[in-house]
Amino acid sequence: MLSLQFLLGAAAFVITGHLVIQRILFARRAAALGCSKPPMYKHKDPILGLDLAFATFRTIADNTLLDMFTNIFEEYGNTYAANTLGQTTLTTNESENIKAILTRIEDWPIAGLRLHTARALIRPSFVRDQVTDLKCFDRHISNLLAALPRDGSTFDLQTYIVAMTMDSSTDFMMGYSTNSLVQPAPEAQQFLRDFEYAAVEGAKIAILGSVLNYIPHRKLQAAVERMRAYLRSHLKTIIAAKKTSDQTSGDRSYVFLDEVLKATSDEEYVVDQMLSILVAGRDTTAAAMTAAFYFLARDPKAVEKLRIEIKDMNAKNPSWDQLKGMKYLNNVVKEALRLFPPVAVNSRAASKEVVLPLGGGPDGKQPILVAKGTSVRYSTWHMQRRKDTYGPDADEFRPERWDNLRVGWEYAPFSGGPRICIGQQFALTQIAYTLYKFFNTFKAIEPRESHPLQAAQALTISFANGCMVGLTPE
Ligand code: HEM
Repeated sequence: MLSLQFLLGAAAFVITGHLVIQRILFARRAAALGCSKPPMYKHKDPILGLDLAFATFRTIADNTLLDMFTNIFEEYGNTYAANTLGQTTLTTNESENIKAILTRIEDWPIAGLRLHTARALIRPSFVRDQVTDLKCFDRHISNLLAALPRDGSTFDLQTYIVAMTMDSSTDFMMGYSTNSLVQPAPEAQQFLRDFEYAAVEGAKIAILGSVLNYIPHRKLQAAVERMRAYLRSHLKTIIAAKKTSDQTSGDRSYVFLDEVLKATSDEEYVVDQMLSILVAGRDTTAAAMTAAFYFLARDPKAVEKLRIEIKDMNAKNPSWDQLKGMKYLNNVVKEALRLFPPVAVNSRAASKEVVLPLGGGPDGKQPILVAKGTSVRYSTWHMQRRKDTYGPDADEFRPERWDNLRVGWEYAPFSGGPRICIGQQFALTQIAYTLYKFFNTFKAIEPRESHPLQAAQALTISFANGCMVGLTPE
């Protein structure tokens, strides 16, 4: 009789032999395609890579995740491999790689907890007429301007912007606003708290990979269930109102939910779409707006130039066309999104063995062969701060650089390819409108803290120390 020890030994031998052969064959295929290996992160724990996993958790907690990536890129180059909980993952800031990933979506499909939704279903919501209609948004920017301290005292502008974008997103979506800037209801406040919590916990799953999907997370599940219940209750009210009247939106010209309900009456599906739109549109827009104020507060000359352009326009409520024609205003928004792309880091997994154009060999200029299932994390934040693209002042806020600069995939705050952000124009218009109305009301904004910029990582990034400012009204 064969002993158990022998059988285990034989099994281990066969598995190891199989893995070794797979590796040799993979290396041969890579060589035949002219591919080289990317540099491998030097782990203290080469088996599971727990050292880097813990460092990732630690740096998410102390808001230095992007600094950690900066240090690793400096040491290893623009693309590196690492062991993430036993699986090889790649991290890159090469625009060529990002372009390859985002354009070949059949090789790099979208999965997991991300900013995705039924694109065909919601596309009608972002047609030009809707994007250019600023009426709904104007209510909330007026609430913001009324709420901001005018006595020069120090306050956190980010908190106000985050509240405003939740109010405007819920209004746009359901025709019912959380109204947190004016009169927040307790269940709306709970919704806001749950939303923030879910974004941070969701980010850990997105960054560390699908392994965490299998570990039960009761607090997160409870938060998501409460959010769904909140949206469901409004959905029911709206559906009931729809039955008694054709007019669900009151004086409103457009409500996202009305469009979705035309396509489906499946309640849970509609709730999914509402949550996706909130996740995709709210924190991203808030982060981009806050970024513009953060950088402008540190650049009085840029504020002066912007105010001249605004005064020249001489409109109380500028139209979409007027906003589009304001060169400096658009440069400011572009530059803020370059230095502070709200979706700073993202990832995809290869659906099959596939070549990425850059990252292999000692100089990182050779293509690399990526095994099926490998996760590739890509950093828009680092790509958009590269000195070989943007020059030695790449880390500085300089809206004028966009007067002559022409870039392609090196600038992708809204992603690119077939799944490019569907809300891009909507967001850009809202940000431009907010800046316009703000600097038509306040003549100066002063920074009131001097911490170096720290980005807090959730599904999107935000300013870890807020955006502490003092304002001088007109
Ligand atoms: C400054 C603001 C915004 C930024 C920086 C931004 C950025 C992005 C990025 C990078 C993606 C791709 C994510 C991925 O591939 O994993 C994305 C997708 C998406 N965004 Fe935005 N977004 C913004 C505002 C909005 C707004 C306001 C909405 C809607 C109200 C929106 C709706 C969407 C949707 C639905 C997707 C998924 C598209 C698809 O998968 O086909 N976004 N956004």
